[in-house]
Amino acid sequence: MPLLGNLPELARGEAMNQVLERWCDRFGPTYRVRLGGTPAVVTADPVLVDTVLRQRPDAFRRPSIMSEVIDEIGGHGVFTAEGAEWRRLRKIATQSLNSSYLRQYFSTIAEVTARMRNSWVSAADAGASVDVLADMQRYTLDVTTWLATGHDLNSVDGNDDSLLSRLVELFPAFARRINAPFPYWRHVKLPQDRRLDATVEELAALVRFQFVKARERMAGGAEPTNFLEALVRPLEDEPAASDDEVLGNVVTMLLAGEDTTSSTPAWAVHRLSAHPEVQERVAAEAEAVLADGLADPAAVGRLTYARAVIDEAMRLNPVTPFIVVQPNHDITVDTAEGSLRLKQGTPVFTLLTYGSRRDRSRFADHDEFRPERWLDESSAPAELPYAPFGAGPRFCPGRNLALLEATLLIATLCRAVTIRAHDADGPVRERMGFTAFPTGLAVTLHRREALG
Ligand code: HEM
Repeated sequence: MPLLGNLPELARGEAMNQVLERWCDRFGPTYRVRLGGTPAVVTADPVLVDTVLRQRPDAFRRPSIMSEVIDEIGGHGVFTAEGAEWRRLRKIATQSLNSSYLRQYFSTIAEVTARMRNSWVSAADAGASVDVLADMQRYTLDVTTWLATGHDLNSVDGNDDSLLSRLVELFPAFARRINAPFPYWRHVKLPQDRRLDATVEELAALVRFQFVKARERMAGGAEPTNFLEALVRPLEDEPAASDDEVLGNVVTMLLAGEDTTSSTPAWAVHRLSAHPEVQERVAAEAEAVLADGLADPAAVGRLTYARAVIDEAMRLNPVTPFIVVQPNHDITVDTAEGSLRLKQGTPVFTLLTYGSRRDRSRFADHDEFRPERWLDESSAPAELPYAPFGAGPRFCPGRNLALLEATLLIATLCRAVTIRAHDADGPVRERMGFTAFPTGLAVTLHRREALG
């Protein structure tokens, strides 16, 4: 394994995941890097990725700096908890996202999806180009805030809500802190840090306000219609979550469910804009499945081609291309070629989807956007090396919700409009903040049908 002194190369502006993957091409699936003074390991080896992710929470944990930054802003919850506390919070979070709750949440998703469709039809009529990522952020912000707290921001319709404009800034600010060379904000607050603190305070006040209403509704025996209510209602064999646990988990859901879910359909729109034939097939399927309106999540289950489009977009542009973990103690772990010794605290960058794009022996046409590959089980990528939602006991509990939102949204939009790339601002590029997202992604739209 070559030893690289690499921070300068990582700081050159190329998305970090692209640099790490390029080094995999050059040095093999596992190599060491130096991030400032810290030695780290990067791996795309499916055996090693699987081993470290599965040995959580006992042998590996999330990086302590990431947990500290999130906890500091009041987001201590299932994403940052470890050990016995994580086991308890994970049960509560998984329950609040299970399929029976998803059915309860569906009317919120359907309503925001219809708003987005109307907004794109209006843009088509006006002949205006649209900023895809900004629109997808408004969409997921509305869905996630509504589902997490019961409050409808309605940013898709452009409601003037000061919290809204600042929530979008939360994620870049947060990524800046995680990637900062040292925690300067604990000593000096820059204007961006003061804005972050103010946004977080406003968000916490909203959650606390909604919390009181949720508790009242649940005390009256109603069925939960959002995470907050689901979290307020205790599990049968568990004591009720404390107020702090509920608040922290709601903020966690907002953080974990917003940026990731907006970038995914944005990348799908980018791919669709270059493939009119795929748009036609998505639209035809949507017409057949959604003709009677948006019945329930089971109807979304029949949108198999639209779902394949999302899977293929995620394969080519995963929004969480890697996650980082660190061993709780010195440990020797299995790799495809033998074993690897890791010292306590060594950051291990696990590349979650590298193999599904670079493994030319298994994916001959790996660079092509071909949703059909997901409809044929024999050619669909296996779980690893393709794990865009993570793996092991801490894999993403929001996976089904995210796929439901993205699939329904793409099908609904393709049914209403055709999409063409509008590359007046130059090529679309990938950047890495909290997640990997597209920049410069604009499209023009043409109305496909009169709305029923
Ligand atoms: C396309 C959208 C999404 C992607 C790609 C994604 C990806 C991920 C990944 C890679 C992880 C880390 C898994 C691991 O450590 O093994 C994760 C964790 C998590 N995600 Fe998602 N996610 C998405 C949407 C969502 C949504 C919509 C929610 C909930 C509203 C959510 C809630 C969470 C939570 C709570 C965790 C922490 C789980 C734990 O530590 O036990 N995610 N997600």
